[in-house]
Amino acid sequence: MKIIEVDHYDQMSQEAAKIISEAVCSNPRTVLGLATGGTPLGTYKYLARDHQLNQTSYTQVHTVNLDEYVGKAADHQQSYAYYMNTHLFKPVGIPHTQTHLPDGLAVNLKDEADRYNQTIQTLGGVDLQVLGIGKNGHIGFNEPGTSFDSETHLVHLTASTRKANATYFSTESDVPTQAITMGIATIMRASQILLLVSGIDKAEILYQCLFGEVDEQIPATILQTHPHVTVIADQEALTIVKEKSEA
Ligand SMILES: N[C@@H]1[C@@H](O)[C@H](O)[C@@H](COP(=O)(O)O)O[C@@H]1O
Repeated sequence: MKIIEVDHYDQMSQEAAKIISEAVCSNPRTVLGLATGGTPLGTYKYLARDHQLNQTSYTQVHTVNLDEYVGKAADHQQSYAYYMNTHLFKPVGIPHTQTHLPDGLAVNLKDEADRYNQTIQTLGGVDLQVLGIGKNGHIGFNEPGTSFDSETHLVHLTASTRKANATYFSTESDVPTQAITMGIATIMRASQILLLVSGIDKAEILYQCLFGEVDEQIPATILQTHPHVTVIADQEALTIVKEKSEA
């Protein structure tokens, strides 16, 4: 794993946007794998700014998102589709037909998970996957204990994940209980992974992710076995990594 150490969130976001826009410039048909949550928001802001300033073209880019809540329509403000349209797809001009997320309103959610997995394969797989990390080590919505062999699937969200994501809802009970997520095997097939980690809340899990035993109880530890991972982490997130390396 390559670790890029930065001072703070804003610098992490700028560095990440630079890597993504360079990938798109060198291959205009890049398939981007994208994440939601608070962590990549700054990155999307810088991508939108870069698009305006430098006319970086996204007209041929395809995107696949990691996950979507069950029960939220794409035009619902708390769906991940709405988040992506607002923060990235519209600002940089990715044609709607080239942006893909699971359908959280599908009648048969297991079939929808299979369909979405197939969509990713039909696109030829993900060239560059952006990842955040949950405090319990989840990637996408793959909660602790998820098989490393998992493909896109339906998940029941843990209480801790629903609590962590409650900031985006009026009350914790509004947070959906299920989601469709790319599986860990699906994520690991990406040619390149860009893991973004910011803040003191992520310091313990970042240490585990980088140096802990590879274990299904901490899904992100599987990233140690991927051949092309770049981690961009800020000083707060690196606190424990640094404490242990100095001890
Ligand atoms: N499904 C998302 C993940 O893709 C994200 O990485 C994680 C961390 O979110 P945040 O960046 O807000 O800390 O939360 C959610 O559960």
